[in-house]
Amino acid sequence: MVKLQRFTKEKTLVHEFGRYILEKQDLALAGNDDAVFNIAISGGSMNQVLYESLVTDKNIFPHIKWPQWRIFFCDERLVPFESPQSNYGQFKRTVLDPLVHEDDQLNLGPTVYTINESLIGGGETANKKIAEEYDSLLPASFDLILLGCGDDGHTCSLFPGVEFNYLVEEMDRKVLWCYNSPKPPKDRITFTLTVIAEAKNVCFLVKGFAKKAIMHDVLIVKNGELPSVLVNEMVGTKVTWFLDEEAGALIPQNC
Ligand SMILES: O=C1O[C@H](COP(=O)(O)O)[C@@H](O)[C@H](O)[C@H]1O
Repeated sequence: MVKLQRFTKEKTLVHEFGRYILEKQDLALAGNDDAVFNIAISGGSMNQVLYESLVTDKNIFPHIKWPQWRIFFCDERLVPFESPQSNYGQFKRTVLDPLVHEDDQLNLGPTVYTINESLIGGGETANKKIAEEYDSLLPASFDLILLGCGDDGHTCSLFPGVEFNYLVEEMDRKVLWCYNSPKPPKDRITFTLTVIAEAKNVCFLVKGFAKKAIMHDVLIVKNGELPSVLVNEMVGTKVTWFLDEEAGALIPQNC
């Protein structure tokens, strides 16, 4: 059974999300200066919340041990980093760049694992190689994976529908090239469910009215054709959902 956390105030959601991440960091590092915190993040609306939770929240920021963080991306769009569609590019502009000078001091940042940008635009062989290379960089398991959920129920770049079964049915490889994303750009790489299954903690963050119908489908109907539901079914006991009031509008209060 998954844990559900719902918030009526944006500020509380942001703070509690930061506290949740901090708790997982502290568990992973256990006060050991040589340990690392392996975390994977998603793109889209996640970036702004990460910035507000981890960089501008004065009660969280001083406790984040950035140099010990190893950050990976749950999915990435196969575009140059400077493109607004790049998950890394967006994370860099929203979180990493401001982090460096936050609090009027020079802050050491995390180690961030990106795809091999030099291979972008190289066609099928290069796209497969990007996925294989990224796969080879992943740790044996993540301390925390932060997921989003699209209004169609996709998570990472695992989309619902038979044409995407090649992504959700993969059991061996950890990262795949998604060649037919229904949302642009069509070429992406994505974690497979195998990576999520091995993670120690998994957390979804979903906000906004546009998500209320899909949240009902995922959390109440539990439509097994949706990749986000597959995550809940596979590893429910280690999954926490953070929802704002709008996204949770159709979820009964007693859930
Ligand atoms: O395409 C993507 O969408 C999902 C959901 O994004 P959101 O902006 O609706 O929260 C995201 O988790 C994924 O990383 C991204 O590539």
